[in-house]
Amino acid sequence: MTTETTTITDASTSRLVRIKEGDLDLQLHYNDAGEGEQTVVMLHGSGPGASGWSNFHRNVEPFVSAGYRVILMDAPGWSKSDPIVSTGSRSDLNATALKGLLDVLKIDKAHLIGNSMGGHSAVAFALANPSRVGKLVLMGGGTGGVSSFVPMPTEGIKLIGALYRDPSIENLKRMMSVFVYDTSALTEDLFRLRLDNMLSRREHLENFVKSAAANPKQFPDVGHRLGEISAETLVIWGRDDRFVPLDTGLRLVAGLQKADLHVFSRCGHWAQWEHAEKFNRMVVEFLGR
Ligand SMILES: O=C(O)CCC(=O)/C=C/C=C(\O)C(=O)O
Repeated sequence: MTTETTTITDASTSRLVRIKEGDLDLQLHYNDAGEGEQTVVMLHGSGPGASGWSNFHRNVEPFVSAGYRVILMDAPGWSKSDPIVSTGSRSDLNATALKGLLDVLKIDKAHLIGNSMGGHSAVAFALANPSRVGKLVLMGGGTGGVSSFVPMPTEGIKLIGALYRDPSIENLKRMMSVFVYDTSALTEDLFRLRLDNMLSRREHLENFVKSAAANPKQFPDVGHRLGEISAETLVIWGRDDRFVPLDTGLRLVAGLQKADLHVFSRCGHWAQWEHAEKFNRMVVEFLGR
């Protein structure tokens, strides 16, 4: 008897789909792995060259092994999804795209894990479609708005802007060095892959700059509406997050109906990557409760 082992890769799980939802009529790219009855959707952040795979490649396999179907949606304007200029709330735009994707895939309900912009998108989706959300996991995002302690825009957000306007390897390294706590984990391979992703879709970079000029508040403050969300939520933050400060996480815990908070020390804006093993164990346990 032979045992077949399938390796989960970006290429082997890559899919394209056309969605028509609200004002959106566009092609989305997503990764689809595992065959579990319950689905976990992972939503990436807004950095140049980000994608579902770049944000969550250390998390897909453990969730599939735990029995979940895992969907990584590339937001409109990122990676292989269609380009777009966002003049309103990008959180709402991404939530509309996610609704379209879940409808096409005939997924009634999903757990949502959102990183940074992905956290904003997950909350926007939960506000618009409460019956379609299982549990929420929010890292480094969930609502826009000002910090009470850190000058805004934060140093990380300023570096994202600089990289969008001038997508050079120097600016990428500058942004990434603030992104994580332990910069020794950043390899030349990782920089190269990220730079290639960015430069392969220059229109995405130009559209992000146009969007920010048209509406600087791409991720509006929805703090006043958090109490509407009854989904059980795990908020996860890096103590050393220099992009979206920890007090945003505290506002989420104060506002959401049922939210717990875990703070990783020695951790920047990418908790699911910097502390992948502990993150995976903790979130799988939370979803399975
Ligand atoms: O401006 C905000 O509130 C969100 C910023 C954000 O989404 C940054 C995310 C960056 C990444 O996840 C990335 O570049 O991979």
